[in-house]
Amino acid sequence: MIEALHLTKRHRAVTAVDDLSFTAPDGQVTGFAGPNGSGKTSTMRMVAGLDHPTSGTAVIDGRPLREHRAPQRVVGVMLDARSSPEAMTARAHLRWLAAAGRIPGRRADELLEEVGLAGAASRRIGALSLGMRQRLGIAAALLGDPGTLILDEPVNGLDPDGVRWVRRLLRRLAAEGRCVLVSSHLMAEMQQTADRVVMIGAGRLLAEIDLGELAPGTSVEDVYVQVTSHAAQYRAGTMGGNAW
Ligand SMILES: Nc1ncnc2c1ncn2[C@@H]1O[C@H](COP(=O)(O)OP(=O)(O)OP(=O)(O)O)[C@@H](O)[C@H]1O
Repeated sequence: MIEALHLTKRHRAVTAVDDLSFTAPDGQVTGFAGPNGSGKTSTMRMVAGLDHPTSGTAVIDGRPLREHRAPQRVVGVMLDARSSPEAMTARAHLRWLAAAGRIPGRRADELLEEVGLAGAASRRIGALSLGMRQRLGIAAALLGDPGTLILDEPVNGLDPDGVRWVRRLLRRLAAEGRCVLVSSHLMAEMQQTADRVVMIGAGRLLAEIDLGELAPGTSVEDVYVQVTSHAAQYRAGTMGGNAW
């Protein structure tokens, strides 16, 4: 279970996350939504122990990640699938991560199979498509068989078959009792995959919604548009008749 408690992150003049508290329980897929620049990645980085909060804390299973003895077994993280080392092969990268976490190397091959990359295991990461890198990032997150997963936009770049696969995978991981926190801009995807959605805007909590309690006929997108309408920093202009 993830608990964010009054998390705040400032980057000089920018307050990326502002006194944000929420929970992501075990056994559920918690969607994490918000407009561009609303602080989703900054929050996920702090929960995953990759950034220090300016104030507040994030705990996983009751403790900050640094206090867990085997972090890879506690939480699996995929934040930016493009950040994997391009010169390594998919298999070498996963085996290297496994070795760092004292995880048997054969787990790397099992996961390449599971995410559909067995045929690309010997290819350089730099030669993989974005969707293939997403699959590799998901494999890396699953290496330690963690009880908590944090995935930033995991369906970005995936083909329809891949999107379905991620949807089923997230549901399965939650059914196994794991905590799954997943960000996406795709509200229809959230509607199908998540049990609950945490919505933020300008770094602040706007709503925590249990999808089972939505009024009939109300979509996640309806709620999202309603609660974020005053919180988006960026909104595309409508092209006027004189635009061209
Ligand atoms: N390292 C950094 N230095 C300065 N500003 C930062 C840094 N990281 C994030 N920010 C700023 O913090 C705010 C939140 O960014 P963040 O990436 O967390 O948002 P996001 O919700 O993940 O956005 P998106 O949906 O576009 O991916 C933005 O204004 C961003 O410019």
